[in-house]
Amino acid sequence: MTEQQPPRKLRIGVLALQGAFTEHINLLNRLTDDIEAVIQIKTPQQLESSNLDALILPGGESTTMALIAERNGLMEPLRGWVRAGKPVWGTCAGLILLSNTAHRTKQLGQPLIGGLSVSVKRNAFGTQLNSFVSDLSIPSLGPEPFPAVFIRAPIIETLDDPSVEVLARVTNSDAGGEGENIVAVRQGSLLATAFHPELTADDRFHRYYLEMVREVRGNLGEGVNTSSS
Ligand SMILES: NC(=O)CC[C@H](N)C(=O)O
Repeated sequence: MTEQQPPRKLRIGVLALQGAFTEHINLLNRLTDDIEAVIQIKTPQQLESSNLDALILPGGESTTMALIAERNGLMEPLRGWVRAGKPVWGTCAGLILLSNTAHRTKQLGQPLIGGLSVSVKRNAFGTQLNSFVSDLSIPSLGPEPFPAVFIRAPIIETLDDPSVEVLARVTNSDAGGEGENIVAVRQGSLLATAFHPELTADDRFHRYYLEMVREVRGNLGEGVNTSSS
């Protein structure tokens, strides 16, 4: 009889400098079938020595997060992680940090991790008071709409490489505007959402990321999936 070994469980790091990292950790800790450990990352040593399969950059304030990351000596190690093709998911401020270009009316040239070939516009829907929830159609997650929470959210203004795949758009009438904007993309090992899946009870986006992590780690030849046949 041949025994089917289950795939190895994943170790997921969450950048824990500022913002909504606890919410990601709480949601990930419920996905015990897939996850071995969820680890808070605050220092370069933790990033290097935690044997992580993937990283999440949470929502919060991208300027503050970048400032603390620089102070902790984490910006370059994070850039190296992205360059190595290891999986990263940025939510909201995390999307801003991952993007190659960020625009806002007042502040240009904030430090970014970069790697994702998009330009984003920060605070595209206005202030905290203009937060909203929109039921998005996200075909990659299945037919049920996904309840997306937008809090001082950015939008993805331009896709600057053909390898960037659009996963979701928001209809701006939900935010009192017109037209629609791109709010979720994937480019190879990088996933980015302008909204906050960690603030809902719906875990499909986190499960989608874990699947993506297994696929990317498999491509990197790091044998996440150890099942034998
Ligand atoms: N919810 C969020 O992460 C908001 C992002 C924030 N407006 C920024 O520019 O960094």
